[in-house]
Amino acid sequence: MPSILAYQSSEVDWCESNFLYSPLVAEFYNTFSNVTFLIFGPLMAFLMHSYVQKRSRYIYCIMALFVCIGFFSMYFHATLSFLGQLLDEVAILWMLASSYSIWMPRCYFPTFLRGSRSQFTCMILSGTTIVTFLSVLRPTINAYALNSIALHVVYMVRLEYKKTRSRQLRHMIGVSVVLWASALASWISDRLFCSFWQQIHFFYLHSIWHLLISFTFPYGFVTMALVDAKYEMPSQTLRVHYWPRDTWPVGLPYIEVQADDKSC
Ligand SMILES: CCCCCCCC/C=C\CCCCCCCC(=O)N[C@@H](CO)[C@H](O)/C=C/CCCCCCCCCCCCC
Ligand SMILES: [Ca+2]
Ligand SMILES: [Zn+2]
Repeated sequence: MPSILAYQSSEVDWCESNFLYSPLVAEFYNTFSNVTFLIFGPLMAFLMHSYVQKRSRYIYCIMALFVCIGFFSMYFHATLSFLGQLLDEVAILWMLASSYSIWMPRCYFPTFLRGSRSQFTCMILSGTTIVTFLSVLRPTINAYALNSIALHVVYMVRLEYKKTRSRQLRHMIGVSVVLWASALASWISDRLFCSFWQQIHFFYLHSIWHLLISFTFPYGFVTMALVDAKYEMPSQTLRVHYWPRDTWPVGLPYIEVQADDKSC
């Protein structure tokens, strides 16, 4: 039985040809396209400082897990090892679990929890611990299961889109969903139509997924922060800005909590 650390011990092999540029790196573009994860995680932690201070410092865990995903995904594509695949998938699972625990609006909690966020968090974290152990049983279905969690997030933000009249929130939801849908289309296309892409020598769809899904992160993050703030921080005014400049045609969104001018 091959070691779980061995090169190509994973059952999954992406469309990009292996070992084209180096005997150490199995999929070159798929490995290095993860660099945006390593940049956006710390950058968002810096930009969202005022929001995190007001809401919860646990939000830094989401950013830290996002950076872990970047490292594990690089390791996975460089080696195509079973361990790399599991680390990548388990980090995604825990990042989604932390996001659910912190941001899921109480109105979507199961009724028996009666709106208790601490009980909801216990339920999500115990479920995630069990699923983490189960994930070794059928590793090939893990990625599909993770993508179906995204469908639930999209369903929930669609309900919030219908409820809100805020143009700022509607714009964020629109951009996040378009980015996520384009990312998912690239992921599925790389998985299902690889023989076609190989015929035309275009092996980059999974790298494009990495880039698009890493840009979805700041937009999805700001979307969830705005949705959550409507319920949990109703007295605060949140403003969306773009890094590096609000006036540039493209940029990364972030939130600034406006200072309370109220003094006695
Ligand atoms: C109430 C919860 C709100 C959660 C919002 C969180 C927004 C998170 C945005 C992005 C997460 C990025 C995770 C990307 C992982 C990339 C690593 C990777 O490529 N792994 C592959 C192997 O290399 C693996 O096959 C991929 C598996 C599927 C990953 C599924 C990710 C789900 C992303 C959920 C995005 C929801 C966006 C909703 C927008 C409104
Ligand atoms: Ca490959
Ligand atoms: Zn990948």
